[in-house]
Amino acid sequence: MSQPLESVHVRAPGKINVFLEVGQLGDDGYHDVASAYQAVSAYEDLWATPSDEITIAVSGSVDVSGVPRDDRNLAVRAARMLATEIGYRGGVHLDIVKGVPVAGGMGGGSADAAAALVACDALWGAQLSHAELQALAARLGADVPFSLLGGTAVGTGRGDELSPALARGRFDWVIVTNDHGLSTPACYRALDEYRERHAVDIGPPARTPSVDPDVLHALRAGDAGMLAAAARNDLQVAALHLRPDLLPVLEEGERNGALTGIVSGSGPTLAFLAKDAESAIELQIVLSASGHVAHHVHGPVPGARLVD
Ligand SMILES: C[C@](O)(CO)[C@H](O)COP(=O)(O)OP(=O)(O)OC[C@H]1O[C@@H](n2ccc(N)nc2=O)[C@H](O)[C@@H]1O
Ligand SMILES: Nc1ncnc2c1ncn2[C@@H]1O[C@H](COP(=O)(O)OP(=O)(O)OP(=O)(O)O)[C@@H](O)[C@H]1O
Repeated sequence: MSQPLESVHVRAPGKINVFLEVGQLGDDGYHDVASAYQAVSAYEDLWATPSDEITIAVSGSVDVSGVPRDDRNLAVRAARMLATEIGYRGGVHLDIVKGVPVAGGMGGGSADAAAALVACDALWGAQLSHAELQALAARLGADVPFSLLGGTAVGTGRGDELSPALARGRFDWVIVTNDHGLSTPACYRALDEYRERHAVDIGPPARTPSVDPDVLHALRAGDAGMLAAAARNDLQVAALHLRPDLLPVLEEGERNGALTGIVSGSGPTLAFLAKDAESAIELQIVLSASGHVAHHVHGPVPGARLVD
């Protein structure tokens, strides 16, 4: 163990699944998936300071009223898990400033968990390896390992078995957030129900989900047009079934210059891919003017890391 620090600041990104194929439901209650993740510039900032207990404060530029402040909070669970793992008996105060929409399908809670792991590891001088932190992350949730890794990556299994993917340049997105979150398990359940109802027409889900090679090619080439043509999210049909009000917004974005619009993860955040930064700013202005909460973000950006 190294010398403990006074206070640390960690920043962790939200994500967009530029591709998500959902396979079958396993006995563990999880679906086999294959996803191409991109970390984007909507961030969670976390400050960790020494304390006797594990405590948390949450604020932010997004509505944080739905965020638990107790042991259900993923960041608190992450800190507790790390303390148990390394036999640390003290505590930590976590001060989180959220910039990723809550229950929005962009992995905000997962980013907090990843940030808490990195922060407590540094604050408590634990010096765990990247692989050790990744193993703890996977126990916290399917999206947590990607928030630690960041950049662009392919996730298989539950989405937590990661391999970094090559990506050139930058992709500009406009995200449209929503006042009412969607539950991730409810979205997966709605997909299973949809598939059962339409089994004759759509056939069984993939046995071994995989990322479309065109997506990987587009990411490698830094080609937004090519990525737009290949982007796909199997949860979109379920999210739109649960929230039909999202469909006209998707159409509005595409009518106003987006190369494509997709539901982000389990929704209800919508992600519109723009040709470049200028087009993204124009789209953000148009969507804001018609009453939506729209932000311009870009990716890929790094995973959870110490600031300073
Ligand atoms: C929709 C995505 O955000 C796409 O990246 C993820 O698949 C969800 O990741 P997450 O929120 O970190 O998910 P977890 O907290 O691990 O799981 C919440 C619930 O989502 C469902 N779940 C999640 C991941 C997965 N591969 N299959 C699932 O069916 C399960 O019902 C699970 O109990
Ligand atoms: N630190 C946290 N921040 C936000 N929500 C949290 C946190 N810890 C636990 N939660 C709970 O998790 C639920 C989902 O939160 P989150 O913002 O991570 O959703 P999400 O972005 O849709 O997740 P994902 O994209 O990983 O499926 C919230 O409704 C809340 O009850």
